[in-house]
Amino acid sequence: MEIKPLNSPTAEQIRRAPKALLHDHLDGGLRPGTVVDLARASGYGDLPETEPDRLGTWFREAADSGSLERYLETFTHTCAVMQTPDALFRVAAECAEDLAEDGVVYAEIRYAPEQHLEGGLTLEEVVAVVNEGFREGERLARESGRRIRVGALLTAMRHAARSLEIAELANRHRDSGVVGFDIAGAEAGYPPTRHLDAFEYLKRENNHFTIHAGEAFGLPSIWQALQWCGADRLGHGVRIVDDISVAAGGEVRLGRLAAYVRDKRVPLELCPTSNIQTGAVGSYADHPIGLLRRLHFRATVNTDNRLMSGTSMSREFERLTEAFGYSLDDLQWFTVNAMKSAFIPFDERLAMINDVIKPGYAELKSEWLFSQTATTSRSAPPES
Ligand SMILES: O=c1[nH]cnc2c1ncn2[C@@H]1O[C@H](CO)[C@@H](O)[C@H]1O
Ligand SMILES: [Zn+2]
Repeated sequence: MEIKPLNSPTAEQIRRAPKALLHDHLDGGLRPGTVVDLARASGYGDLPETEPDRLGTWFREAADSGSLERYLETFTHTCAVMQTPDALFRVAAECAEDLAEDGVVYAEIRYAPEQHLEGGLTLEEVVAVVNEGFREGERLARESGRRIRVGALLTAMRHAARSLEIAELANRHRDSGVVGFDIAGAEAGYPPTRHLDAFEYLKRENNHFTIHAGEAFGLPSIWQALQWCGADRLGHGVRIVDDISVAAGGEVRLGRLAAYVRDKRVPLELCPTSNIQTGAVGSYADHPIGLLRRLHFRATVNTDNRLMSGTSMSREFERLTEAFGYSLDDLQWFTVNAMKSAFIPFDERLAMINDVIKPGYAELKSEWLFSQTATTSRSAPPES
Protein backbone atom coordinates (compact mmCIF):
# COMPACT_ATOMS: atom_id res chain seq x y z
CA MET A 1 0.00 0.00 0.00
CA GLU A 2 1.39 3.37 -0.99
CA ILE A 3 0.73 6.34 1.27
CA LYS A 4 0.65 9.60 -0.63
CA PRO A 5 2.89 12.38 0.68
CA LEU A 6 1.01 14.73 3.00
CA ASN A 7 -0.93 17.00 0.72
CA SER A 8 -3.01 20.09 1.12
CA PRO A 9 -5.14 20.27 4.25
CA THR A 10 -8.85 21.06 4.03
CA ALA A 11 -10.33 24.38 5.17
CA GLU A 12 -11.72 22.64 8.23
CA GLN A 13 -8.32 21.22 9.18
CA ILE A 14 -6.73 24.62 8.71
CA ARG A 15 -9.28 26.16 11.03
CA ARG A 16 -8.57 23.56 13.70
CA ALA A 17 -4.78 23.84 13.32
CA PRO A 18 -3.15 25.91 16.10
CA LYS A 19 -2.01 29.25 14.69
CA ALA A 20 0.19 32.08 15.95
CA LEU A 21 -0.31 35.67 14.82
CA LEU A 22 2.25 38.45 15.23
CA HIS A 23 0.86 41.24 13.05
CA ASP A 24 -2.79 42.24 13.48
CA HIS A 25 -4.17 45.75 14.11
CA LEU A 26 -6.88 46.11 16.75
CA ASP A 27 -8.46 48.99 14.82
CA GLY A 28 -8.34 46.90 11.63
CA GLY A 29 -10.14 43.86 13.01
CA LEU A 30 -13.55 45.00 14.26
CA ARG A 31 -16.67 43.05 13.39
CA PRO A 32 -18.70 45.16 10.93
CA GLY A 33 -21.74 44.84 13.21
CA THR A 34 -19.72 46.22 16.11
CA VAL A 35 -18.67 49.26 14.06
CA VAL A 36 -22.35 49.91 13.35
CA ASP A 37 -23.37 49.47 17.03
CA LEU A 38 -20.57 51.67 18.34
CA ALA A 39 -21.26 54.39 15.77
CA ARG A 40 -24.90 54.43 16.82
CA ALA A 41 -24.02 54.53 20.52
CA SER A 42 -21.56 57.39 20.12
CA GLY A 43 -23.53 59.40 17.57
CA TYR A 44 -20.86 59.01 14.87
CA GLY A 45 -22.75 59.78 11.68
CA ASP A 46 -20.08 59.48 8.99
CA LEU A 47 -20.14 55.73 8.33
CA PRO A 48 -20.43 55.10 4.59
CA GLU A 49 -22.92 52.23 5.24
CA THR A 50 -24.99 51.35 8.30
CA GLU A 51 -25.96 47.78 7.46
CA PRO A 52 -23.21 45.40 8.72
CA ASP A 53 -22.80 43.24 5.59
CA ARG A 54 -22.71 46.27 3.33
CA LEU A 55 -20.29 48.02 5.65
CA GLY A 56 -17.99 44.97 5.60
CA THR A 57 -18.01 45.03 1.81
CA TRP A 58 -17.36 48.77 1.81
CA PHE A 59 -14.23 48.31 3.96
CA ARG A 60 -12.89 45.55 1.75
CA GLU A 61 -13.50 47.48 -1.44
CA ALA A 62 -12.18 50.79 -0.12
CA ALA A 63 -9.05 49.04 1.15
CA ASP A 64 -8.60 47.40 -2.25
CA SER A 65 -7.24 50.69 -3.52
CA GLY A 66 -3.78 49.73 -4.69
CA SER A 67 -2.21 52.36 -2.44
CA LEU A 68 -1.18 52.22 1.22
CA GLU A 69 -2.24 55.83 1.78
CA ARG A 70 -5.80 55.20 0.55
CA TYR A 71 -5.94 51.89 2.40
CA LEU A 72 -5.12 53.76 5.61
CA GLU A 73 -7.96 56.29 5.10
CA THR A 74 -10.47 53.57 6.04
CA PHE A 75 -9.15 53.58 9.62
CA THR A 76 -10.77 56.98 10.18
CA HIS A 77 -14.08 55.19 10.70
CA THR A 78 -12.84 52.45 13.03
CA CYS A 79 -10.80 54.85 15.16
CA ALA A 80 -13.79 57.22 15.33
CA VAL A 81 -15.87 54.59 17.14
CA MET A 82 -13.04 53.48 19.49
CA GLN A 83 -12.92 56.49 21.81
CA THR A 84 -14.62 55.31 25.02
CA PRO A 85 -13.68 52.68 27.61
CA ASP A 86 -16.74 50.58 26.73
CA ALA A 87 -15.94 50.62 23.02
CA LEU A 88 -12.27 49.77 23.52
CA PHE A 89 -13.11 47.00 25.97
CA ARG A 90 -15.65 45.46 23.61
CA VAL A 91 -13.41 45.63 20.55
CA ALA A 92 -10.48 44.06 22.42
CA ALA A 93 -12.62 41.28 23.93
CA GLU A 94 -14.22 40.45 20.57
CA CYS A 95 -10.81 40.46 18.91
CA ALA A 96 -9.53 37.77 21.30
CA GLU A 97 -12.75 35.77 20.94
CA ASP A 98 -12.72 35.91 17.13
CA LEU A 99 -9.11 34.84 16.93
CA ALA A 100 -9.67 31.96 19.36
CA GLU A 101 -12.68 30.87 17.33
CA ASP A 102 -10.40 30.78 14.29
CA GLY A 103 -7.90 28.51 16.06
CA VAL A 104 -5.33 31.19 16.91
CA VAL A 105 -3.58 30.18 20.14
CA TYR A 106 -1.16 33.09 20.43
CA ALA A 107 -1.59 36.65 19.13
CA GLU A 108 0.21 39.98 19.42
CA ILE A 109 -2.32 42.70 18.67
CA ARG A 110 -1.19 46.24 17.94
CA TYR A 111 -2.89 49.61 18.10
CA ALA A 112 -1.87 53.23 18.48
CA PRO A 113 -3.02 54.59 21.89
CA GLU A 114 -2.58 58.16 20.59
CA GLN A 115 -5.51 57.58 18.21
CA HIS A 116 -7.97 56.86 21.02
CA LEU A 117 -7.84 60.04 23.08
CA GLU A 118 -10.66 62.04 21.49
CA GLY A 119 -13.18 61.04 24.17
CA GLY A 120 -10.93 62.36 26.93
CA LEU A 121 -9.13 59.14 27.89
CA THR A 122 -5.46 59.29 28.86
CA LEU A 123 -2.85 57.06 27.23
CA GLU A 124 -2.65 55.03 30.44
CA GLU A 125 -6.42 54.53 30.52
CA VAL A 126 -6.48 53.37 26.91
CA VAL A 127 -3.83 50.73 27.57
CA ALA A 128 -5.49 49.56 30.79
CA VAL A 129 -8.93 49.11 29.25
CA VAL A 130 -7.67 47.38 26.10
CA ASN A 131 -5.75 44.95 28.32
CA GLU A 132 -8.89 44.28 30.33
CA GLY A 133 -10.75 43.59 27.10
CA PHE A 134 -8.12 41.09 25.99
CA ARG A 135 -8.33 39.31 29.38
CA GLU A 136 -12.12 39.15 29.06
CA GLY A 137 -11.86 37.73 25.52
CA GLU A 138 -9.37 35.11 26.72
CA ARG A 139 -11.77 34.19 29.51
CA LEU A 140 -14.76 33.90 27.19
CA ALA A 141 -12.72 31.77 24.81
CA ARG A 142 -11.73 29.47 27.70
CA GLU A 143 -15.38 29.13 28.64
CA SER A 144 -16.18 27.88 25.18
CA GLY A 145 -13.33 25.36 25.30
CA ARG A 146 -10.74 27.36 23.38
CA ARG A 147 -7.35 28.57 24.41
CA ILE A 148 -5.69 31.82 23.37
CA ARG A 149 -3.06 34.14 24.81
CA VAL A 150 -3.04 37.75 23.62
CA GLY A 151 -0.26 40.30 24.11
CA ALA A 152 -0.48 43.96 23.08
CA LEU A 153 2.00 45.89 20.96
CA LEU A 154 1.80 49.67 21.29
CA THR A 155 2.16 51.46 17.98
CA ALA A 156 3.31 55.04 17.42
CA MET A 157 2.17 56.73 14.21
CA ARG A 158 5.17 57.46 12.02
CA HIS A 159 3.88 60.83 10.75
CA ALA A 160 3.32 62.05 14.34
CA ALA A 161 5.85 62.95 17.01
CA ARG A 162 4.82 60.92 20.04
CA SER A 163 6.95 57.84 19.56
CA LEU A 164 9.19 58.33 22.60
CA GLU A 165 6.16 58.88 24.81
CA ILE A 166 4.50 55.72 23.43
CA ALA A 167 7.72 53.74 23.83
CA GLU A 168 7.83 54.82 27.48
CA LEU A 169 4.20 53.81 27.85
CA ALA A 170 4.97 50.37 26.41
CA ASN A 171 7.88 50.00 28.78
CA ARG A 172 5.78 50.95 31.82
CA HIS A 173 3.22 48.28 30.90
CA ARG A 174 5.63 45.52 29.95
CA ASP A 175 4.68 43.43 32.97
CA SER A 176 0.98 43.97 32.47
CA GLY A 177 0.10 42.72 29.03
CA VAL A 178 2.15 44.90 26.66
CA VAL A 179 4.84 42.82 24.97
CA GLY A 180 6.41 45.37 22.64
CA PHE A 181 6.34 48.45 20.42
CA ASP A 182 5.85 49.27 16.73
CA ILE A 183 5.58 52.17 14.33
CA ALA A 184 2.94 52.25 11.57
CA GLY A 185 1.29 54.57 9.07
CA ALA A 186 2.35 55.82 5.64
CA GLU A 187 5.88 54.64 4.91
CA ALA A 188 7.00 56.85 2.03
CA GLY A 189 8.33 60.15 3.41
CA TYR A 190 8.38 58.93 7.00
CA PRO A 191 11.55 56.90 7.50
CA PRO A 192 11.90 54.99 10.76
CA THR A 193 15.00 57.02 11.66
CA ARG A 194 12.64 59.92 12.56
CA HIS A 195 11.91 57.87 15.67
CA LEU A 196 15.44 56.89 16.64
CA ASP A 197 15.12 58.25 20.17
CA ALA A 198 12.20 55.89 20.85
CA PHE A 199 14.10 52.87 19.54
CA GLU A 200 17.27 53.76 21.41
CA TYR A 201 15.28 54.17 24.60
CA LEU A 202 13.71 50.71 24.18
CA LYS A 203 17.07 49.13 23.49
CA ARG A 204 18.49 50.68 26.67
CA GLU A 205 15.50 49.16 28.50
CA ASN A 206 16.12 45.71 26.93
CA ASN A 207 12.64 45.89 25.43
CA HIS A 208 11.34 44.59 22.09
CA PHE A 209 10.06 46.31 18.96
CA THR A 210 9.05 45.68 15.40
CA ILE A 211 8.88 48.28 12.63
CA HIS A 212 6.54 48.44 9.62
CA ALA A 213 9.15 48.47 6.87
CA GLY A 214 9.52 47.20 3.34
CA GLU A 215 5.81 47.27 2.56
CA ALA A 216 5.12 50.34 0.41
CA PHE A 217 8.76 51.34 0.30
CA GLY A 218 11.70 49.14 -0.46
CA LEU A 219 15.14 48.18 0.75
CA PRO A 220 16.25 51.52 2.26
CA SER A 221 13.39 51.32 4.71
CA ILE A 222 14.27 47.76 5.73
CA TRP A 223 17.94 48.68 6.01
CA GLN A 224 17.18 51.65 8.26
CA ALA A 225 14.77 49.64 10.40
CA LEU A 226 17.43 47.00 11.05
CA GLN A 227 20.77 48.77 10.94
CA TRP A 228 19.89 52.21 12.33
CA CYS A 229 16.92 51.45 14.53
CA GLY A 230 17.71 47.88 15.63
CA ALA A 231 14.27 46.35 14.99
CA ASP A 232 13.78 42.82 16.33
CA ARG A 233 11.30 42.02 13.56
CA LEU A 234 10.07 43.56 10.30
CA GLY A 235 6.40 44.45 9.88
CA HIS A 236 5.87 43.08 6.34
CA GLY A 237 9.49 43.25 5.13
CA VAL A 238 8.20 41.72 1.91
CA ARG A 239 10.32 44.00 -0.31
CA ILE A 240 13.41 42.13 0.88
CA VAL A 241 12.88 40.19 -2.36
CA ASP A 242 14.23 43.23 -4.19
CA ASP A 243 17.62 42.11 -2.87
CA ILE A 244 17.25 38.53 -4.12
CA SER A 245 17.80 37.49 -7.71
CA VAL A 246 16.79 34.19 -9.22
CA ALA A 247 18.50 33.36 -12.53
CA ALA A 248 16.68 31.57 -15.34
CA GLY A 249 18.44 28.34 -14.34
CA GLY A 250 17.13 28.70 -10.78
CA GLU A 251 20.37 29.91 -9.20
CA VAL A 252 19.58 32.23 -6.29
CA ARG A 253 21.75 35.16 -5.23
CA LEU A 254 21.17 37.12 -2.06
CA GLY A 255 22.40 40.69 -1.73
CA ARG A 256 24.10 41.77 1.49
CA LEU A 257 20.89 42.93 3.16
CA ALA A 258 18.86 39.85 2.22
CA ALA A 259 21.72 37.63 3.39
CA TYR A 260 21.83 39.51 6.69
CA VAL A 261 18.07 39.13 7.19
CA ARG A 262 18.25 35.39 6.54
CA ASP A 263 21.50 34.75 8.44
CA LYS A 264 20.29 36.64 11.51
CA ARG A 265 16.90 34.92 11.35
CA VAL A 266 15.12 38.31 11.28
CA PRO A 267 11.39 37.52 11.44
CA LEU A 268 9.31 38.77 8.52
CA GLU A 269 5.70 39.50 9.46
CA LEU A 270 4.26 38.80 6.02
CA CYS A 271 0.63 39.76 5.31
CA PRO A 272 -0.33 38.37 1.90
CA THR A 273 -3.87 39.74 1.40
CA SER A 274 -2.96 43.18 2.70
CA ASN A 275 -0.05 43.34 0.24
CA ILE A 276 -2.35 42.53 -2.66
CA GLN A 277 -4.80 45.25 -1.58
CA THR A 278 -2.17 47.95 -1.25
CA GLY A 279 -0.63 46.96 -4.58
CA ALA A 280 2.68 45.78 -3.09
CA VAL A 281 2.13 42.33 -4.69
CA GLY A 282 0.03 41.26 -7.70
CA SER A 283 -1.54 37.97 -6.53
CA TYR A 284 -1.17 35.15 -3.99
CA ALA A 285 0.75 33.03 -6.48
CA ASP A 286 3.14 35.95 -7.07
CA HIS A 287 3.62 36.61 -3.38
CA PRO A 288 7.31 36.46 -2.38
CA ILE A 289 6.37 34.27 0.58
CA GLY A 290 6.73 31.27 -1.75
CA LEU A 291 10.36 32.11 -2.47
CA LEU A 292 11.12 33.23 1.09
CA ARG A 293 9.79 29.98 2.49
CA ARG A 294 11.86 27.95 0.01
CA LEU A 295 14.97 29.91 0.98
CA HIS A 296 14.25 29.38 4.68
CA PHE A 297 13.88 32.98 5.70
CA ARG A 298 12.17 33.35 9.11
CA ALA A 299 8.82 33.93 7.36
CA THR A 300 5.55 34.20 9.25
CA VAL A 301 1.96 34.55 8.01
CA ASN A 302 -0.27 37.33 9.32
CA THR A 303 -3.63 39.02 8.80
CA ASP A 304 -2.70 42.73 9.20
CA ASN A 305 -6.32 43.97 9.13
CA ARG A 306 -9.05 41.35 9.22
CA LEU A 307 -11.87 43.86 8.59
CA MET A 308 -10.25 45.71 5.68
CA SER A 309 -9.09 42.46 4.10
CA GLY A 310 -12.13 40.35 4.97
CA THR A 311 -9.66 37.76 6.21
CA SER A 312 -8.58 35.57 9.11
CA MET A 313 -5.49 33.47 9.83
CA SER A 314 -7.29 30.44 8.42
CA ARG A 315 -8.14 32.29 5.22
CA GLU A 316 -4.55 33.45 4.78
CA PHE A 317 -3.38 29.86 5.21
CA GLU A 318 -6.05 28.64 2.78
CA ARG A 319 -5.04 31.13 0.08
CA LEU A 320 -1.38 30.17 0.45
CA THR A 321 -2.22 26.49 0.42
CA GLU A 322 -4.09 27.00 -2.86
CA ALA A 323 -1.27 29.06 -4.37
CA PHE A 324 1.71 26.98 -3.25
CA GLY A 325 0.28 23.54 -2.44
CA TYR A 326 1.33 23.82 1.20
CA SER A 327 0.93 20.82 3.48
CA LEU A 328 0.29 20.71 7.22
CA ASP A 329 4.08 20.56 7.64
CA ASP A 330 4.43 23.92 5.88
CA LEU A 331 1.70 25.47 8.02
CA GLN A 332 3.37 24.11 11.13
CA TRP A 333 6.67 25.58 9.96
CA PHE A 334 5.12 29.06 9.61
CA THR A 335 3.44 28.70 13.00
CA VAL A 336 6.59 27.60 14.79
CA ASN A 337 8.47 30.45 13.09
CA ALA A 338 5.92 32.91 14.45
CA MET A 339 6.02 31.45 17.94
CA LYS A 340 9.84 31.50 17.99
CA SER A 341 9.68 35.18 17.01
CA ALA A 342 7.10 36.25 19.61
CA PHE A 343 8.05 38.87 22.19
CA ILE A 344 7.13 36.81 25.27
CA PRO A 345 9.90 35.08 27.27
CA PHE A 346 11.75 32.15 25.71
CA ASP A 347 10.48 29.49 28.10
CA GLU A 348 6.88 30.53 27.44
CA ARG A 349 7.42 30.42 23.67
CA LEU A 350 8.93 26.98 23.98
CA ALA A 351 6.01 25.77 26.06
CA MET A 352 3.56 27.00 23.40
CA ILE A 353 5.52 25.21 20.67
CA ASN A 354 5.95 21.93 22.55
CA ASP A 355 2.67 21.73 24.46
CA VAL A 356 0.21 23.32 22.04
CA ILE A 357 1.47 23.75 18.48
CA LYS A 358 3.35 20.51 17.84
CA PRO A 359 0.72 18.25 19.48
CA GLY A 360 -2.03 20.10 17.56
CA TYR A 361 -0.39 19.49 14.21
CA ALA A 362 0.57 15.93 15.16
CA GLU A 363 -3.08 15.17 15.82
CA LEU A 364 -4.17 16.63 12.48
CA LYS A 365 -1.46 14.75 10.64
CA SER A 366 -2.35 11.45 12.27
CA GLU A 367 -6.03 12.00 11.42
CA TRP A 368 -5.00 12.61 7.86
CA LEU A 369 -2.86 9.49 7.71
CA PHE A 370 -5.66 7.47 9.26
CA SER A 371 -8.16 8.76 6.68
CA GLN A 372 -5.76 7.88 3.86
CA THR A 373 -5.26 4.37 5.22
CA ALA A 374 -9.01 3.93 5.67
CA THR A 375 -9.71 5.10 2.12
CA THR A 376 -7.03 2.87 0.67
CA SER A 377 -8.17 -0.24 2.53
CA ARG A 378 -11.80 0.41 1.61
CA SER A 379 -10.93 0.61 -2.04
CA ALA A 380 -8.67 -2.47 -1.93
CA PRO A 381 -10.14 -5.71 -3.31
CA PRO A 382 -11.45 -8.09 -0.61
CA GLU A 383 -8.87 -10.54 0.63
CA SER A 384 -9.38 -14.03 -0.64
O1 LIG B 1 -0.26 47.69 6.71
C1 LIG B 1 -0.16 48.74 7.34
N1 LIG B 1 0.91 49.56 7.11
C2 LIG B 1 1.10 50.70 7.79
N2 LIG B 1 0.25 51.15 8.72
C3 LIG B 1 -0.85 50.40 8.98
C4 LIG B 1 -1.09 49.20 8.31
N3 LIG B 1 -2.25 48.71 8.77
C5 LIG B 1 -2.70 49.56 9.70
N4 LIG B 1 -1.86 50.60 9.82
C6 LIG B 1 -1.99 51.77 10.69
O2 LIG B 1 -1.73 51.39 12.03
C7 LIG B 1 -2.59 52.11 12.88
C8 LIG B 1 -2.62 51.51 14.25
O3 LIG B 1 -3.14 50.23 14.28
C9 LIG B 1 -3.88 52.10 12.09
O4 LIG B 1 -4.78 53.11 12.54
C10 LIG B 1 -3.40 52.36 10.68
O5 LIG B 1 -3.30 53.74 10.43
ZN1 LIG C 1 0.32 46.48 9.66
